[in-house]
Amino acid sequence: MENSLPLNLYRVKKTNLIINRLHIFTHGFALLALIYYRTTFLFQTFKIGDKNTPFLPHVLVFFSELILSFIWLLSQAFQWNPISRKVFPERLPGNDKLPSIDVFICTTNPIKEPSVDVMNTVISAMAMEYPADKLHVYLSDDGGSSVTFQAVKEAWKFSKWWIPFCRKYEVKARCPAAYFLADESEEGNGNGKFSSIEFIAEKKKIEEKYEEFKRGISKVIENTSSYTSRDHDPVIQVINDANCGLDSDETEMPLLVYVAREKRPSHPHHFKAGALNVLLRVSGLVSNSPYILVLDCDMYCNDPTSARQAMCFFLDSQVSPKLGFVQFPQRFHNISESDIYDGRLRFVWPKWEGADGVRGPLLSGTGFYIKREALYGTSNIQEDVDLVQLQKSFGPSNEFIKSLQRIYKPNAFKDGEFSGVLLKEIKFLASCTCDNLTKWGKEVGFRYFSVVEDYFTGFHLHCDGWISVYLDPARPCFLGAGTTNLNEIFVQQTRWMVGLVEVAVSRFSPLIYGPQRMSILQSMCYAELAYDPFFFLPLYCLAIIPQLCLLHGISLYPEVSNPFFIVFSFLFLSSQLKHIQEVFSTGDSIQTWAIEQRLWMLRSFTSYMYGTLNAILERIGLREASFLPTNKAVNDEQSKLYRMGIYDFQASVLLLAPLCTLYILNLVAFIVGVAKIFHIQQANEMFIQVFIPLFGLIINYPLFEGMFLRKDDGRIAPSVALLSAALCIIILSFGSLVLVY
Ligand SMILES: O=c1ccn([C@@H]2O[C@H](COP(=O)(O)OP(=O)(O)O[C@H]3O[C@H](CO)[C@@H](O)[C@H](O)[C@H]3O)[C@@H](O)[C@H]2O)c(=O)[nH]1
Ligand SMILES: [Mn+2]
Repeated sequence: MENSLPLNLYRVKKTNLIINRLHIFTHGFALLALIYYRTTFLFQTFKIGDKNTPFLPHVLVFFSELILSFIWLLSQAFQWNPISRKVFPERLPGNDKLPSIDVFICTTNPIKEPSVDVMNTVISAMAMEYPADKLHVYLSDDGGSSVTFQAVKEAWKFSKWWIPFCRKYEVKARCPAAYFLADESEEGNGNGKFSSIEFIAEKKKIEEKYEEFKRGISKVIENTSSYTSRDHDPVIQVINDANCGLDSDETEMPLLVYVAREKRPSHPHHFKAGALNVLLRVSGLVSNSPYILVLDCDMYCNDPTSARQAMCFFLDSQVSPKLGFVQFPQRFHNISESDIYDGRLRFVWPKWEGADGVRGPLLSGTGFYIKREALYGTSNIQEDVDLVQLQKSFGPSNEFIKSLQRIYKPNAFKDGEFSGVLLKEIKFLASCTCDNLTKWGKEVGFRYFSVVEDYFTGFHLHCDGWISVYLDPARPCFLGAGTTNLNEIFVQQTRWMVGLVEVAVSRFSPLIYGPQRMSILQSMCYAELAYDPFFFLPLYCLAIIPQLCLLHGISLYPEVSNPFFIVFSFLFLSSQLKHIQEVFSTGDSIQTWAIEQRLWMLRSFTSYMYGTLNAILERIGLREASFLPTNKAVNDEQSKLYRMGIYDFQASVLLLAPLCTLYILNLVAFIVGVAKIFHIQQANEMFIQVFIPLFGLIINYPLFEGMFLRKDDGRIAPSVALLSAALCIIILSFGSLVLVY
């Protein structure tokens, strides 16, 4: 009877689907009308040879509208068929029937990624509610830092207290830092255990142990250099009682392995994808679990049942054969109420629900369970394939190749020790030459081609015919550290955009490479992200050209009395209302709408542009690929402003100058424009051109405050404002010359 009950269900989000499709048709129709208006207008001007209508600004504005329409069209694939899913872990078979899981956690820099937080992630993963003998946690230390190596031992010592405590009291929040911060009532499980005297005493004891653990880490940091090196041998170590100076006891603990792969300055290391591939190979010989959970070091397990939830798909025989990965959303624990930097990435996750309706969400770097087989691409390898062929794909290690077989029983690790021969093999698998001349990073494992290894690897898995599912339970399974500072957003977004443009302008462009291998809708989803960075082109045009033309009295839009005025107004309102509807449908307020509009513009003017430029420089060999990790260390001053909802403009000039320049330009245009409307009575033909800067000025009001009103440290430095004013004058004079003639 029980077997017939489904492990998971999905439901089409009907209301959203209807609203979305209505929007697609009406908005799409209005866009066609706009294109008709522009082409006939340009055609006529050209035919008559009208000397009074300057051609270039019209063409540029039309070009911007076309790019915006194109990206809009691509993004509709995410809107087509939104679905949501539910799982029933209580229907899973018994523990003895559950498959084993390897957890991969990546860290790279103990200064930017504070060890206490990284170890909290490690501990939360070890404490997951899953049979301990089926859970293996691997920590990749890309910095090869002795701080991390020592800290992970402290983490082991503390987990010996923490894990039994969590099991005994069915603690929900298994990340200790989060547990001790949370209000106890949140932790109540209704069975009275939480009020017992015994519990209170034990909790106190554990809290002391946690403080001891933190002191231990501080000591490590004091006494050890946090130097990270790009030139060192591989270090692989199982962390256990013996090497942590503890007496062994009966506590059932998951396996914990520390891995610092070999690094040499002469060898490219391919950043996180390289690190994950080393973990894939090393774990292949050590535990070889069929399923893998990947976590960034800044993202801890918030719900200990995530593995069981994921198994509701992997153990469902209807979904499973083609299922490559189960993706959970990235949610964050450090976002303030007002979320002024849009660090939550709210707008991303509804897209994933939409992608789920067209064969699956995109891989998002962290918080996903993936099939080892999907990463190896071995599902279509024949049993009798010859060794040479396999070595070409997977490298020369015979032991590793043996591990590809389903029946392989890993034997590298026995009785708490690596066997000598195999340790040598494992070190080879973690060496920087191991994947030379193989298909690692190309057709096997996480792909190297782009710094958004998650996006690009997921794309290939989908191209290979795997599907994925998106699960967004009420209690977030994972919680991360979101970016809460302008500079960090700039660094992070620029990196993402570099990665996306690398793909967009390559032979892997989802629009060319995709449709032969996946559905059109799915290719459109990938393409939308890949081409998103190009938003910077239309946005720059629309923040400069209508304004310059306004100053020169050149009208670029239909006058208010023209029927096509309605088309333009409709397009503006329809896109804003759709955005507002989306914001409301995730339970957010109109303020979120304004912030998302603002940050979208801000990102487009900066990260999208720099990202695109950097990617192009990389393509032509003038720049080397890089992966600058975000800084997760908290700065008290900055976080104070952030909590108060005040922008902190202590940021790079590269970031601020374009924003301030455009702001001043729009301010000038708006003031002059209004004066013109009143004095020369141009309201009819200039209405839209006055409205555009007005909208920009209102949405980006914090820039005005930052430049002209604020006196605190977080304001925009006067030197930056001056520089921007100078740039604005250059644009005004130079632009006028070009545009008018
Ligand atoms: O050479 C490197 C660089 C980074 N990392 C790790 O990669 C993870 C992600 O780095 P982070 O600085 O936190 O970047 P984010 O922008 O927050 O990460 C997002 O974007 C990345 C792609 O750019 C994805 O890999 C991540 O999963 C996704 O969460 C962290 O655990 C790092 O320690 C490495 O292991 N090796
Ligand atoms: Mn991160």
